[in-house]
Amino acid sequence: MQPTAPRATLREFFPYLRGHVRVLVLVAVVSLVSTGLSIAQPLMVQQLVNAVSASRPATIFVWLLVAVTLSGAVFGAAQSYLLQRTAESVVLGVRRSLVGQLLALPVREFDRRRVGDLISRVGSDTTLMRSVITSGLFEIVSSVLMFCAAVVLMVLIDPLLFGITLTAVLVGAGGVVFLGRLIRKRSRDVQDAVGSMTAAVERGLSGIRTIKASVAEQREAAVIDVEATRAYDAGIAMARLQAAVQPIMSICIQGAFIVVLTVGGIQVAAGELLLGDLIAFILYLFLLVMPIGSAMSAFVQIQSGLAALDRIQEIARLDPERADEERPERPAPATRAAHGSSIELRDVSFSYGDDDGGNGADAADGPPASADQPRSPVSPAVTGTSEGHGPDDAGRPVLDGVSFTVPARSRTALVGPSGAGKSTVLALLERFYEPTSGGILLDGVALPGIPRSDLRSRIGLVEQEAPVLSGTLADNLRLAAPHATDDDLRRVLAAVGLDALGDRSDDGLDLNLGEDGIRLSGGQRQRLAWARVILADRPVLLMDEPTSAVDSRTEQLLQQTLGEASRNRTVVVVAHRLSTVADFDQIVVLDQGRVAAVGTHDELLESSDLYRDMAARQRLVAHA
Ligand SMILES: Nc1ncnc2c1ncn2[C@@H]1O[C@H](COP(=O)(O)OP(=O)(O)OP(=O)(O)O)[C@@H](O)[C@H]1O
Repeated sequence: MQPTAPRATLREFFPYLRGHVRVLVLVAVVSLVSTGLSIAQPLMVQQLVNAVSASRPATIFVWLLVAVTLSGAVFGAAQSYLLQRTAESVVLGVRRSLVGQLLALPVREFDRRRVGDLISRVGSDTTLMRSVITSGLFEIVSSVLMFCAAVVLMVLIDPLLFGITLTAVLVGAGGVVFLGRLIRKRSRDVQDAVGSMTAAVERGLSGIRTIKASVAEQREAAVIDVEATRAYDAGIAMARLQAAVQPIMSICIQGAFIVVLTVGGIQVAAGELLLGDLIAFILYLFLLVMPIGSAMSAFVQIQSGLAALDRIQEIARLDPERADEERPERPAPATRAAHGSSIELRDVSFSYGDDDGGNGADAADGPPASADQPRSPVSPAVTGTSEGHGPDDAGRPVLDGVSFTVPARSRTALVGPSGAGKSTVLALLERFYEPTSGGILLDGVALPGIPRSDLRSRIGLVEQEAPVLSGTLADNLRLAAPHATDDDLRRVLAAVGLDALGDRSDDGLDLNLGEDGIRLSGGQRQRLAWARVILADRPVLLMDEPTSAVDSRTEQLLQQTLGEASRNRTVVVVAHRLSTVADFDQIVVLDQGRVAAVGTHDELLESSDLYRDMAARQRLVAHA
């Protein structure tokens, strides 16, 4: 379960309005004028009726009434448009910052959160925030203005009738405020349920082929249905509360109307009150009731908006990947980087179970190690990790004291059984996660001393799943090399045997690869990932089973491309097929998170039982 976020208050909403102050002031002025015009209307009616009753000329009041009514409508429309526009700008700002924050979050956050729920926060929660401005804040402000003016004028016309009205209003308002707290809680439940449902739909649609192939459509629909029903139930609970708000107020107001009409009628009959004054009082009663109704619905909107703000701020409060740019240990050694970098892992241990160690925040914020804590062979200054952050006691660490060195411009392979921790080593090199102890150095500099963006722009990564972003071929290639020319793109496509793809249709490099690159074969996806890193021209290449999906002829072409690429680069390849890495400078054998052996293919055949066994299973050598 995710921790409950602190409840947002209206005050926390105001920073989002910064940058819109001028237009909001304009809206306030327009709103004041519009309220003033509404208040003037009953006065005109009062004068008109009293003039007609006393057989005095009344034409002027008719014209004034028409003018006041028309200009009230124009100002009302202007206020509504300006408000909507401001609200849209606020939502745009929130969406921008939320998306920026989401992309800056550490990878670990995505391991534990559901993408669908995050999408729902950017979509529906921000939309709810909009209603805080449009039907929330300003509705309340203009309602309060109108309310106050109506109160003053009603008191002036007849204090007794006003006393009756006030009693009814106070009783109704008390009931609604009591319900407000519940409404907020229910609204949060609704938004959480909608987030869960979006996550369930996202899961179903993103795995649609697997679901169809498993004939699991109905089961999946049932899973989504459970979430949809939960959202329905939460919505109904909310609707019940909202429905209760309306009758409470209307019973009180109707009661007030009846009593005012009865008492006022008696006063007019007794000659204690002019007919025009009673009509004006009743019109002001309308003016009092209208804003109360709007204020009540605004109150409900604000409660929903604040619940949405809670969910937005829950994300905004997360620590993004720490931007270490301000305090690099020393500048990135550009000349060495251009010709491949050396990599060193010193006694690296890591566990995915350690929830707090993933975003590098520990590097700076962790408590100082106490003297009696066990000391890592690598000092905290080098590792950037707080000591005492040992592996998860509950389980075996994924990496356990891993040490090896990759010399600059050399090729190193990581091999070993499935789950040995090979991909995890690459993830640590990219700083997607931080080691729980030990340290990694690039050209002798501990990774935390290198700004993340510098580090990542020195590394090209071919991921195991070779993800393809929806979009065009060119979009995908230019992801890490935005300034590459079309000729550059064609050159790398040829180098990985994908030139035919660019010629497949009239679209050429603008060929749409479909959602998630669905229009590509597994091997094409893998080659596209190769093309992307070759184009990016990074001094270090990390490749996770980069030829697992290609045929032997393409594999040969890719090996040749890698051979050329690795002349000036440092290459680390995770491989299952040992034949693809047999000529590498060194091979690191990982087993259950530990380094079992290091050496060349021939050396390992001599020295490592595990390696010899793997080679024998792949028929590279005869079984012992
Ligand atoms: N994001 C994650 N969260 C939690 N555990 C993970 C995560 N990624 C990997 N693991 C676990 O870490 C261990 C090592 O995984 P890793 O992917 O590094 O192994 P590998 O040697 O690359 O395996 P393979 O050869 O099958 O790709 C596995 O037990 C795996 O279940």
